[in-house]
Amino acid sequence: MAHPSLSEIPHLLQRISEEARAHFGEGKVANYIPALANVKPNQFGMAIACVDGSTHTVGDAHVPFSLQSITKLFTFVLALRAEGDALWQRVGREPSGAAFNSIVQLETENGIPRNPFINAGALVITDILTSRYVQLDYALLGALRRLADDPELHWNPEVARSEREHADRNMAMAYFMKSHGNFHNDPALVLDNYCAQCATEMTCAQLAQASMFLANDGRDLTLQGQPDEHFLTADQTRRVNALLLTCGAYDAAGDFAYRISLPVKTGVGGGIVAVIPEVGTVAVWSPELDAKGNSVLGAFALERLVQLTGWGYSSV
Ligand SMILES: NC(=O)CC[C@H](N)C(=O)O
Repeated sequence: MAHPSLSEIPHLLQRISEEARAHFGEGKVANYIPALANVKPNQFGMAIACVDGSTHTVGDAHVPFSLQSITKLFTFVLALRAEGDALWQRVGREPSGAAFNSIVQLETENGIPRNPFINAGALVITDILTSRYVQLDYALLGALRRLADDPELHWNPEVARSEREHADRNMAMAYFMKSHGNFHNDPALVLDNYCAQCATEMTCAQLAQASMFLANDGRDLTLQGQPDEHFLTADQTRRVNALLLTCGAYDAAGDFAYRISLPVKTGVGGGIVAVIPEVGTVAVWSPELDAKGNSVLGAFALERLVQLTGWGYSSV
């Protein structure tokens, strides 16, 4: 299939948005974090940031939303930059096939989480970063502000507090891993950092921009030509994308690969970011979720995008 020219993208986005909006009402806004339950359900936004520097948007692409598990992608990248392969002593890289907040595998697998994108794995990553940075919140925000090119980027303290007050399950996982020696800091401190991290807000346009390095061999376009242009090496980038393809959508990762065939990261705020290597990044947001915690309209829109463009497995 011939891939679309850039001039066709606005029309494509418009078409996908109209089709997607017909699916409002098919999912449910996350409510296990009370502050997220207040988000208006019928919203849909999508942004495509291309490696040539252009960005195309439709609908609510400039409305900030809660990144939630999408932040696990960025904390993982920060930990990979800091620790390199030593990271793999503390977390695996296999799909879990279990819910994002499942605890069962930790028992049989000696407190080593399956991958960095389920809650247990992300908690270990935040533990690693907590050991390394006195103020993790600023290290992470600093990196995200750089990537999104927005010095105002922040997390929502009300959402962070709301999750922190309902964090018993994540806390249980942290203690369980500590009992196996795979958690080095006070779980309460790591949970503070984790809940703040998850409450980071971005718009689709910003998220597409901030993840652009994954489509561009690890290069941060905002720093093109400068010595620290590479946020990741090309080899690291390839590996991160492989993990996103196999583990980025929890226990729906296989279904996402079948439908969308792109590296993705999803979050219960209703966002999904997808990487089209060499082409660009796509961020889509719609708060209604399916039973596995992934955005119904978001998955639909990405599936339509790859059907209509041929981007995806065939283009990489
Ligand atoms: N899947 C998600 O987005 C989950 C993130 C959420 N903060 C949690 O830990 O439950």
